[in-house]
Amino acid sequence: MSSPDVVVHGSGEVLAAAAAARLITSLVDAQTARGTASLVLTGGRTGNAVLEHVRSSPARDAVDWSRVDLYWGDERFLPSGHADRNETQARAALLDHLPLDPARVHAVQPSDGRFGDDPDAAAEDYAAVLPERFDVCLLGVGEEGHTASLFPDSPGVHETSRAVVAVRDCPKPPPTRVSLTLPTIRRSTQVWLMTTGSAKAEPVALALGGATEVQIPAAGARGLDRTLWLLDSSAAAKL
Ligand SMILES: O=C1O[C@H](COP(=O)(O)O)[C@@H](O)[C@H](O)[C@H]1O
Repeated sequence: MSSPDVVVHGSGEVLAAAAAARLITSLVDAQTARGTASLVLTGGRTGNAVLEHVRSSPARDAVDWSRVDLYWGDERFLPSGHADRNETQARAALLDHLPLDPARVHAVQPSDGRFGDDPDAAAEDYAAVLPERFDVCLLGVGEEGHTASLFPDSPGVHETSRAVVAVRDCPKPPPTRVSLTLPTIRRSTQVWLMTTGSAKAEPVALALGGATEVQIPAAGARGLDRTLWLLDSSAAAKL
């Protein structure tokens, strides 16, 4: 498991542009090595800004998008097409503008989907489609230190056997979600934690300052080869 490297950018806008360039390069590298690439997407403002920058970059055509497998680190358990679903936001920011293979877009079932309003069944179904290893896992960081939908000292952050969990009573709305667990996130070659703004300075400093993953779940998100914290100067202010 890798130790964290920290990259601080001058603004959120620069971070999003630089992370988009880094992401395109990493997907091209994975496809050059193996023919395909697997990417875990995050929700949240910074994650969506990165996707918008990929969309507007001419270099995005260096990736063969028909051979990219897409997953989500977490999903808000809401009806299909709901504006707050991470899938809906990622589609608007980028996915609807790419020549993806629909069979390679692995979204969590919505609350009006095949399993109805049963997040445990949706989590179990999602676990069955996950690969052994992801090339890149994108994550955000919440103000209280959550990553994916793993919140401090919640049952999900203590989970060690299941790959995906249903999460209830989240402190941040919506209350019901589906999330990869930390052991699953750690099946990634690279994990990138991307966050911006002064409200994130405290959890970032705690995560990088030795907090446990139960206290600050983002502290437990590590990649096999690389763990990158991509921050703007406000989020890095307490390091
Ligand atoms: O609810 C969520 O929030 C986090 C962080 O989002 P941000 O807007 O504060 O950057 C995100 O990582 C997660 O995927 C999402 O479901």
